[in-house]
Amino acid sequence: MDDSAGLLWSGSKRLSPEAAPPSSRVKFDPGKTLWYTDVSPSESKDVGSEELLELESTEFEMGLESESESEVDSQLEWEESKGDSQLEWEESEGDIEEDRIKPATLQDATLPDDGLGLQIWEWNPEPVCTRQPVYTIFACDISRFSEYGFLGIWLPAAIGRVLRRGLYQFIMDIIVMIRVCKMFRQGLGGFREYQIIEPVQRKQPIFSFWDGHLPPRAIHIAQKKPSWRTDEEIQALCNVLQVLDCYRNYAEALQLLLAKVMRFERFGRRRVIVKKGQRGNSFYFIYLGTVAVTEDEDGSSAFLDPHPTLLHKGDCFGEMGLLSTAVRRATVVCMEETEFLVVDREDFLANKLDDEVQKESHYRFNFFRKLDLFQSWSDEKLWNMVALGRLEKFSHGQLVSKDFLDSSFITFICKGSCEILRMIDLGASSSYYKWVWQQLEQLDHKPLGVHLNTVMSPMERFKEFQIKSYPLQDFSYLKLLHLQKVKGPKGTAVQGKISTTENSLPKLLGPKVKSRFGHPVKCSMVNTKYGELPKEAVAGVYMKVHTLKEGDIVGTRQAFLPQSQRDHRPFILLSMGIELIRVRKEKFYELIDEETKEKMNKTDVDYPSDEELCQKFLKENSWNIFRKDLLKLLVKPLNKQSFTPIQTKRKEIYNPKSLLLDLCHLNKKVKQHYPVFMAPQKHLPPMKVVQAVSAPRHKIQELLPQYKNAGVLL
Ligand SMILES: Nc1ncnc2c1ncn2[C@@H]1O[C@@H]2COP(=O)(O)O[C@H]2[C@H]1O
Repeated sequence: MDDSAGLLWSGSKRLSPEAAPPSSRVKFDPGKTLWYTDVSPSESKDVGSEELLELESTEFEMGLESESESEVDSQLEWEESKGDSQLEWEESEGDIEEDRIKPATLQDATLPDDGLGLQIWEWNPEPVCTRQPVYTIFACDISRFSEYGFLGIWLPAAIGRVLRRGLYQFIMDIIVMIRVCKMFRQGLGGFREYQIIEPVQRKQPIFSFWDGHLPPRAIHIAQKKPSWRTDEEIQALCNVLQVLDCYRNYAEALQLLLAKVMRFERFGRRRVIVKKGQRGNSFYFIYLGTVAVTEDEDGSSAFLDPHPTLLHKGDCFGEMGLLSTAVRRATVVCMEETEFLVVDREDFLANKLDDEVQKESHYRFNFFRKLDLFQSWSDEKLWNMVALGRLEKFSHGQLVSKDFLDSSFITFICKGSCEILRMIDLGASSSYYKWVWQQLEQLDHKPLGVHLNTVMSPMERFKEFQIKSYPLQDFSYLKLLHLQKVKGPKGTAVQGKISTTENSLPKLLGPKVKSRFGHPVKCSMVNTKYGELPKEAVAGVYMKVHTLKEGDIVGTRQAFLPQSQRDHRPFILLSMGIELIRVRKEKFYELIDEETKEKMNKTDVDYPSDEELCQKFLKENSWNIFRKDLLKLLVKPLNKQSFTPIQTKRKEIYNPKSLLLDLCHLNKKVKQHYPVFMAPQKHLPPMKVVQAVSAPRHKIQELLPQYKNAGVLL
């Protein structure tokens, strides 16, 4: 609750309401260009390059415009008239008409009637013109599309297809599909601005423009007296509210009953919605904004507490005060302008929502009962525990907490899994420092051309190829010895020198690096603990530290160790699709006994150090470089033109879209670009985040000239 926000993936540039007002068509004119990132960014030449796709004519229609005006039907048309692609986009399985033969060049994409997302169809020119869906692109929880930041891919009948069409074609199809998804997402200015909701009692998903507020028509319905609302209006309101998790969890019939009675309210910051100790009259769904739950009566502590208990869009509250004769257990105050859908006490009870609340409480109780930690607890004590927290759901890719050690909550994982990530500052690691200089020195020594004329055994050649091209740990000490000698007596930092002047080497992937023996480094340097590093090479990377599963507890780590012995590094909690219960630490510690404390101590795990994580990253990075180069050497490219993006020149050595840092282009004049990283500022400065680092290296073909033509198997 404290930190929920988008983490790694956020929508690209906003499309302002003026640019695309509701009921408008957003037209992408012929020749309009969309930027996107290459699917395989570490290919040698176009490493991380931004690629340009030209859409012949792409038109997206969005807005409220169906006859009922309550729903948004959207149609996406996508035409690609050039090339000989055999892919065809089609609406849905239900639409197959054997006599409808379209030219094989046409591609169109629409949302399928029968459910989730897009389907790509293959045009089958066989005598019987049947068509089969090739792949379905879907988002499991389509109403929260924006929070996924990705599109899932389902591959029905994939194996049979691989056998029939060949691995290459199969991979190409997947790449094409991913590219289309990226174009789709970026062309729309990011899905954050749109919602695709799967309505009740309607097959077709609704694709609508979204500005965050409850749509005016829905407000209009919710302001009417319940008896004046038509069935159509109730259905429409129900559809709009599918984006609220808390609402969608209810059975369909109950959703419709609620849509009949709920009313709309909007309150400003600091407005107290429910007051602790008072009799409750209403139950609230949050449509927009954030509220805080506090222990004090006037809610002022929410504005002072660094980690208040927050509830966001899709959450609900106020159920406890409506149960039997109970009073409000906490105060709820608006942290910003907030929109609510309110259900009054009589309707709450008439619709048996109290049963739903009881069911949820029992679910929490049963979960705690099963945990080994609470085996010795009495039922009464466990019920106290149940009352401290609520069940929350997080979708795949959603941020749960930016720093769970520092957070005020203990988190219990009820279902699903989540990952613990650590953002490491590569520049602060000695392994990375050594690695970067190793890479920049890669081409210092005897020119490769020497070897081209001498006869080498395959073994020698392979060793040479490894040393020259790939940063293997085994050889690193040699380089280090060499570096230390050159460092000089005062231990001054290595003065990297980079030169782009032509030399006798064969064509290389990056600039020809001469390091210390060449000209002074042209790029600026920064001082690190271990010496100087090119400023551009300093970056951060998210590393997975641990995966949490059902029954795991987070936030209790090292709780009983003295402050000085604790690991204070921030760790991030990222959902892979979870249900969890969060309980405030101080309340939890009030309840636990010695036996529970001991159990907690025993289950404590140590997380790897940043240095270990950095080494792991470098290992994986080296492997990825090697794997991609080798693949390029072995896989024969087909001369197929379909979906070949236009290459553009790289401008920067860091590509924030692919999160790739390309040291090959280090000393080229580049515009500084440092996207601000989201880690807590007290721990780390803003830095660019990378997923991979590419370094200067020889082309495999030049190291092994007899394999000059890609596709020749070793
Ligand atoms: N720990 C908590 N986490 C989230 N919400 C809470 C928590 N405690 C209470 N609430 C909500 O705050 C509401 C205050 O009014 P109620 O007691 O009616 O119902 C309460 C719950 O819906």
